[in-house]
Amino acid sequence: MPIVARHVLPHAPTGTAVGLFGGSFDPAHDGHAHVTRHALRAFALDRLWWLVSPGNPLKANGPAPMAQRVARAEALMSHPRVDVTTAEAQLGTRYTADTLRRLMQLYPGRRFVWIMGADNLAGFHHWENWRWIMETVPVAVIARPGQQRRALSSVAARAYADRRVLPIRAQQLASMQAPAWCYITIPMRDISSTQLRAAGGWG
Ligand SMILES: Nc1ncnc2c1ncn2[C@@H]1O[C@H](COP(=O)(O)OP(=O)(O)OP(=O)(O)O)[C@@H](O)[C@H]1O
Ligand SMILES: O=C(O)c1ccc[n+]([C@@H]2O[C@H](COP(=O)([O-])O)[C@@H](O)[C@H]2O)c1
Repeated sequence: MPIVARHVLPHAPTGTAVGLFGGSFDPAHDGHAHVTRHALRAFALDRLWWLVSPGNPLKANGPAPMAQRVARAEALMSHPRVDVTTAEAQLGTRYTADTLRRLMQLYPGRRFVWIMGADNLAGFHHWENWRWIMETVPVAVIARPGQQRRALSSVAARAYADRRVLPIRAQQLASMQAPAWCYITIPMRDISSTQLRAAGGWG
């Protein structure tokens, strides 16, 4: 499958704050774009990269082909500070901890922030090396309909309760020493890829 070079590894000058938003994007939808625009502002990010996953290690069914997901993501998300990337496919990583390790080697001096929706915080303790992730990069969590209670009472939220950063300090998150995580509530979009697939959203 040909993947154009600009998707491989985007540019980010030393010192910049880069949000990493991993996802299956199967397909990308307005909820992803909405979260992205808010995260850029709320966490004072210079850049935000969508990491289109080769396949979520916890999901039994593989997603649609990468090229198809990337094309949809690019059509949907057009913003001068956002890059849609196939970095994980290029690096040969699938677990987030491995991706972060490789990106930090390749991009020293950048301030990476892991971004995810509240549903992912709820199940975060099932991720490979999740404690290492928490202790390595600041984590930004965005509210998602129906997920607040699960997220804030999750194993990860409780384990790092003393490292929670209040939304009023969200703009400093990227410069903080991990572990540091921040949960922000934004006007929510009740939309998911599951709903879109069920409605024939790839048509
Ligand atoms: N509506 C939304 N509000 C907040 N976060 C979201 C929303 N949709 C997706 N996300 C977040 O975007 C990231 C990528 O999600 P993903 O590509 O799996 O989309 P999804 O809609 O959750 O897909 P699926 O329904 O197939 O699980 C995850 O961190 C997820 O929590
Ligand atoms: O590293 C893990 O163990 C792990 C387990 C589940 C999900 N993830 C990542 O979480 C991101 C969101 O996945 P998804 O399928 O909910 O869009 C995506 O980047 C996945 O690779 C990572």
